Amino acid sequence: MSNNYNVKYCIEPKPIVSFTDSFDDEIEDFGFNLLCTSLVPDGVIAKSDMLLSCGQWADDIIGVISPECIDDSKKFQAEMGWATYLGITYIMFAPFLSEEGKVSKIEEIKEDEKKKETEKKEEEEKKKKKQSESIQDKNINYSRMINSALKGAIGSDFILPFYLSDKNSWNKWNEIRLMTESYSSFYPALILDSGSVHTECVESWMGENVKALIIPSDLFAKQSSKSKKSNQAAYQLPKQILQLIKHFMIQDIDIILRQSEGHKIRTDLHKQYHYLRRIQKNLPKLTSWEIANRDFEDYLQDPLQPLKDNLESSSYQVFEDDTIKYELYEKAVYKALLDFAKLRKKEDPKIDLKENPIVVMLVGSGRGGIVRRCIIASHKSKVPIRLYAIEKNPSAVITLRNNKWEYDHEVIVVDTDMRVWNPPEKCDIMVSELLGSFGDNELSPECLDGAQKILKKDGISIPSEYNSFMCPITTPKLFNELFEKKNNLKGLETSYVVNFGKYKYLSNIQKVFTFTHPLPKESIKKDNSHNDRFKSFNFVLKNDSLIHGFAGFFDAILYKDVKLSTNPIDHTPQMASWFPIYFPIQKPVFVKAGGNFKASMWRCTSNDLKRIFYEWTVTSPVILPIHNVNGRSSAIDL
Ligand SMILES: C[S@@+](CC[C@H](N)C(=O)[O-])C[C@H]1O[C@@H](n2cnc3c(N)ncnc32)[C@H](O)[C@@H]1O
Repeated sequence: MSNNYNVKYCIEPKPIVSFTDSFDDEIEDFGFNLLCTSLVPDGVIAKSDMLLSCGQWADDIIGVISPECIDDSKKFQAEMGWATYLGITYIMFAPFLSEEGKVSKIEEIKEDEKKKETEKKEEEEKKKKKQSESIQDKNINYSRMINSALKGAIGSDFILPFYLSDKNSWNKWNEIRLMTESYSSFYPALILDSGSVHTECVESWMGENVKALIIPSDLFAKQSSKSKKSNQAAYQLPKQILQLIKHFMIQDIDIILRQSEGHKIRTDLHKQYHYLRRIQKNLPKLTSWEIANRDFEDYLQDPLQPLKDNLESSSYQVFEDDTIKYELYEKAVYKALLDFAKLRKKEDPKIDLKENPIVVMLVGSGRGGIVRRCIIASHKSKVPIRLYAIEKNPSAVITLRNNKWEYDHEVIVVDTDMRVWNPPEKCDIMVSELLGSFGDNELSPECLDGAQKILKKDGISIPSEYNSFMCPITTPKLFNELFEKKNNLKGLETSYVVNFGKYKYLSNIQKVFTFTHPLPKESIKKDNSHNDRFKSFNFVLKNDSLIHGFAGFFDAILYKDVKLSTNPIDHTPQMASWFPIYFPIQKPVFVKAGGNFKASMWRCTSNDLKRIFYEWTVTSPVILPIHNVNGRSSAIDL
């Protein structure tokens, strides 16, 4: 399908007269991807497993467990047994019973009627409450059955649908997933049973790994023949619903078209299918960068450690593909060169800058992406420079030495660790790009503290400052992976670089740590303790949320107003060099809308001067253990 979104379309005919006919007509001939159907054992629908091949049962069918199972555990077990026997991959439970008996708001009643009315209402409410309690009991028993099924089956994906018209739908999902502690292979689906939505509830759903949207065919409004003439689609969906559908289409959701009473497959559902395909086709096209990065969506990567490890050629190529970063560095160096030229001329009006060029030292030059930009900045500003490229990766140094630099500018390549280098002269401008997804996490502070002795007294560092930021995030898919696949403490106490796919930032983004360069000589401590940091946060949650950790970002002031940022608030447009960082927490934390979520974060330098690590914790509404104590699970080597 167009624009690289991978939506699967599924039809749920009601009732199925002939299972095989439905399958042949809708999957084989019409082109639906999946058939959603009840699997009642001994019933008229699927009389034999030989109606389809094992591959078809596994790949093309969503098997629906019937609603009668909700308070009949024997029937539930029988249907589950049949689904397992068939080898069904997608098993959809019946939705919870809805609690009709909710207490409605008592309206003001005239004084003389008040007593009678109140008695009547009280009576009614008692009845409703009782009814509601019995439904709640049924639902909790049903949750137990679901839990047993989840724990017993291997290789299936389980889907539990919720009515979007129920404003507690997300909370119900949250309760059962916490109750079952089934973090993977168990997904919610949304039944779009109403044209209007509860905005807050929908907000809570936005970060979930929703497996399917179930659209009853009577949700579509049929257009009059007049509007048909004006080339409008034969069917339309309510605006809010369309927005929701588009949001989830981008996340490659399954769409289940459910046949409503009085609607025909050929005349109604097939047209609705085409309408939805058009909606998908008109979604914004992904850029080539977005397409490439889709492969990395929700993929947990260990942050690079360019100080400890020597990067490979492919990593440098990825850096260099992001021209935006290099343009910003060029701009920063250009502006700094103009300022230095002015300053040096002010100090000595007779100075010949060709004889006494501005000295630029690029520390950590990789294979030369920024070297090239420094030369261009010098040409554009017409300020002569003497340029040094310092790099400790021996392979990158080979490339640096052999590159034919633009304009045949000389580059003095030095193969060394910047922290121990004794330069033949000092520089005016020290340029570096040692920034990680959380700013300081590739040890820029330690490297630049060590290197700053190469700076003249009035010399500057590009960047001059960087700040990290973070906010709580819901990211069930990633948490599930860490919780179940790795299911160990180490996995949940490590930070990861991630292109978030199914997630939602849950509060305002707050500043964490700040580093500036160069530092006054006296503030640099031998034991590196000046690079320790601590920060506490109070995040206010916008919606009922389940928090799975923190998303981290950074910004950097390169020179004066030249800045780059990965903070979503002011992300540098088109800049692709850094994905956010993810700090998981050992247990998800539920916070109600408007509630406070308090957390703390430390950057710790070790006594043996060999590593840097982060520790983090949650202090409200629950207290979690301090994560990664003494860097036991993850650290960055110096
Ligand atoms: C993130 S890469 C940036 C490369 C290049 N400046 C660019 O933007 O294309 C950081 C580079 O700094 C080098 N590096 C890190 N720490 C260093 C150190 N202490 N001394 C010298 N080079 C270092 C790494 O080997 C790596 O090539």
